[in-house]
Amino acid sequence: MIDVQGLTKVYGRTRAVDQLSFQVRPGTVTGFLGPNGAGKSTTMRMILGLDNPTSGQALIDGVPYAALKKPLTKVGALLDANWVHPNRTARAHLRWMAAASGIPAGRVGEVLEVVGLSDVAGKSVGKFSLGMKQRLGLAGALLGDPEVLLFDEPVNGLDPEGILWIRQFMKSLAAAGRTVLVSSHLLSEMALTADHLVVIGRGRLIADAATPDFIAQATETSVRVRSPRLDDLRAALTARGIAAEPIAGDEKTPPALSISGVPIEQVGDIAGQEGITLHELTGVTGSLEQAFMQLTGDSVEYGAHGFAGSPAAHAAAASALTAADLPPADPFRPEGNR
Ligand SMILES: Nc1ncnc2c1ncn2[C@@H]1O[C@H](COP(=O)(O)OP(=O)(O)OP(=O)(O)O)[C@@H](O)[C@H]1O
Repeated sequence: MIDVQGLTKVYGRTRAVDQLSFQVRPGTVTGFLGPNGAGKSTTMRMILGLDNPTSGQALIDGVPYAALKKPLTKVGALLDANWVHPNRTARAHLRWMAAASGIPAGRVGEVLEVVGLSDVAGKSVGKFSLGMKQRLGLAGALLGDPEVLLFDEPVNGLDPEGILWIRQFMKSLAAAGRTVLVSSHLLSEMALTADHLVVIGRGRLIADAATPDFIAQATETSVRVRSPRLDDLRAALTARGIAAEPIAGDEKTPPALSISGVPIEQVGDIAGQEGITLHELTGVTGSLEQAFMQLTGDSVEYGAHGFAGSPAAHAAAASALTAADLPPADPFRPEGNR
């Protein structure tokens, strides 16, 4: 378990991380989200003892990283896949890491196998694609068979196949009971990978919630329904005080109704009571992107919806995520491979 308590880092006039508190629990993938410059990397560096906090602390199973006796056997991390010496082979790189940490050399072959690099273990890393370098970084993180894993932008710059592989890899690590914290700009990817989200803006906590709860509470859910007797269904709903918005059809899509504020079961029950045949009954939830857009508005009272942190903190931090920062297609813009 990672326990971040009141963590703060000030660089000159910049408060990179500001009174940040959250926990990362075992058995889940926790997504660590925030726009460029939100403080994700700085937080991860402090968790890993690479930066000293100005105040507050980050503990791993109750102790700071610096106090861990054999850190690689407790915590593995991938911060930057490009730091490997290009003339070293993958195997030599991992052997060097293992030797430096008192890990048996036999473990190198095992982690190469896990990440699917056994066949290219003798190649210079300089000839590796970014995806292969990411896999090598993951192998390094796994060398000490640690319970806690931190990954900073592991899918940045990868092709869809590489992204899928990393997603499944993260999930398998969590399913094995490990604690996995992964940062990313890519909200749609995080929606598929992370069970839980810690969201920050300008170094402050914005939300700490299960991914479905975060999306459900920050976006409106609705029911979409199609029927050959759409007008009758709408009248039956209206008679029960339920508003149904017509959705116009076109050549490809038949017309439908959109109903907000009632459970999907209730819509089905009403249709059944009226003897109205349905051709579609679908629950529609918002996307993680929409949740972020909603987060920037005033309409949601985050403190009242169970997100962690005070409403004042949310309001202040939400101001970090302006509409300009968050275009709808991909709110967290990658800046290329770093
Ligand atoms: N060594 C440093 N010296 C001065 N300022 C720094 C330093 N490291 C980070 N910062 C600043 O702290 C803030 C947080 O940066 P950080 O890299 O942690 O954010 P991030 O969320 O990881 O962003 P990105 O997604 O772009 O990597 C930024 O304003 C950044 O410019």
